[in-house]
Amino acid sequence: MGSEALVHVLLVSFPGQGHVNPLLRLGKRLASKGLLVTFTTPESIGKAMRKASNIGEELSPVGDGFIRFEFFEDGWDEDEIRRQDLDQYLPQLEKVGKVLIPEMIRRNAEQGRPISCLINNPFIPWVSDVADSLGLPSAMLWVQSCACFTSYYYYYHGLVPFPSETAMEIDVQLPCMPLLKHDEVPSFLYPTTPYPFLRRAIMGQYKNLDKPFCILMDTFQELEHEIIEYMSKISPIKTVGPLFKNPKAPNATVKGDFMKADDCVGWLDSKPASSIVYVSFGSVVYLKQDQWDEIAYGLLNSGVNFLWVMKPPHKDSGYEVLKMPEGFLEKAGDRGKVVQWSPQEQVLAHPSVACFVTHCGWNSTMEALTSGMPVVAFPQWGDQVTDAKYLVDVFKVGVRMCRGEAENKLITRDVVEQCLREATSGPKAEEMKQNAMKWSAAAEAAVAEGGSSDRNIQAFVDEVKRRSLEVLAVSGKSTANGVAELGEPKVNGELKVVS
Ligand SMILES: O=c1ccn([C@@H]2O[C@H](COP(=O)(O)OP(=O)(O)O)[C@@H](O)[C@H]2O)c(=O)[nH]1
Ligand SMILES: O=C(O[C@@H]1O[C@H](CO)[C@@H](O)[C@H](O)[C@H]1O)c1ccc(O)c(O)c1
Repeated sequence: MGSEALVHVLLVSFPGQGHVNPLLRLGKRLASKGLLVTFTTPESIGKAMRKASNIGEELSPVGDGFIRFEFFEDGWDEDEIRRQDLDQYLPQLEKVGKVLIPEMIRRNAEQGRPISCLINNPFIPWVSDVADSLGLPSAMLWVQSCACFTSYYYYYHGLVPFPSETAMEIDVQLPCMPLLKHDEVPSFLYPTTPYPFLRRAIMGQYKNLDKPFCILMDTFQELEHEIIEYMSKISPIKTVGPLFKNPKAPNATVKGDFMKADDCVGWLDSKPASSIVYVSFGSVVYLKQDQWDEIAYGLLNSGVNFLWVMKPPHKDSGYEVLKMPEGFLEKAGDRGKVVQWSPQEQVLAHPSVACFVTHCGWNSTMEALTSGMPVVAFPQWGDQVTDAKYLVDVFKVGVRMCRGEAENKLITRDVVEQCLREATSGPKAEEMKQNAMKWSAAAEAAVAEGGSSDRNIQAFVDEVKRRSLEVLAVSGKSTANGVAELGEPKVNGELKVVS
């Protein structure tokens, strides 16, 4: 491959799987359109990513551009247990990141790779402050639905009443959205949420919302049409999803998994079409043992084949390691397979898989919709309860199995069995599959060349390139952003790369 002049963007991610995946996917999309992308997150996660995935020091070609990784130390020892407590870890990341990210930017300029734009995801809103202080443009990738973005926006600005200590059970009506029952509002906004630090982190992003020149969203216009149109008049949002599809570089192998996926595709291949229920609750949700047991018996009693992800808890999480009920694996025999981590994109695209029992994280939601996969919704907290509402009542691709952690209700094996039957056979299952296939086609069209998300990505890339020239004009005259001072006397944002 020859050499190319590239504009360079720095992507800074919160160290969670559900945040790294969409930001890295965005990175690959930007690279495929001819940018040089550097992806960064704390080294504690970098280490896991290097071990699990094929990422290294070198520049990886993606479409017309390149992606590379640089990680930063979070200032704590390798085995520091406070990383599991976001109330402590988020402020630590901010303290360290505000020093180390500017250093990284300076170092890149010194090495002839001046950075023209910073992009972050939620929970680390201070990245926009770093960009501002260096005179660099920034953008934010919102990694949830536009409906959730709107809910937080209305909460932050106090535009409508939300559940409060004195009125816990009020429903919330937002423009262009269905009425959200009190327990369908993103649960970090409940007055009783056990995760107030995540509400604070998200509110920090809204406080900083005037800083990014663009808010990219991993959704697509056709999926949340009315609310996207409405919010576009208020905020500079651009829908670019589903990010996990990259038609310009479909074979890009760069991945950000924190755990190596177990091999299960051969097993899926061995099963009849539409015969398997895939069960996964994502990377963070950890159920209680009694609930796990009920799901296990529900799966057995329903007679379906199943692939179940049983991710081990982090050693410092304080969670007890879940066990399968006595004799469960023997009874399931070859009908069931249990893995620690799955190659989810491949699983959802597999013809043997009939439906997905999911916690409704937004990545899983987008992946299911795009793969034409009906779901059984088992939301727990945060955006998941709102996503479940949309999957079931708006997108009409799902059966609801529970209403969320706040309900504090054990879902019995009979309910599990009934939901599985409903989602895998009969008229409702057929209708959901048809709807899912419709969303899949719309998602593919959105990311295809000339589709709504593709046009938005292209417009964003063009804008980053335009702004990189502005950065040059300013930094050529002054040293205010700390880059020009150290950078090479050449076109800011351009780099010769040979691979
Ligand atoms: O066994 C698994 C479970 C999850 N995932 C991926 O991990 C991400 C989980 O993100 P999501 O928003 O669904 O949930 P979170 O883990 O953030 O709660 C998604 O991209 C999944 O495809 C995976 O690759 N293998
Ligand atoms: O929020 C956390 O992870 C997930 O993020 C997804 C994208 O925002 C979301 O759709 C999903 O529902 C969330 O589970 C998260 C929370 C707490 C924590 O310690 C994390 O490491 C991640």
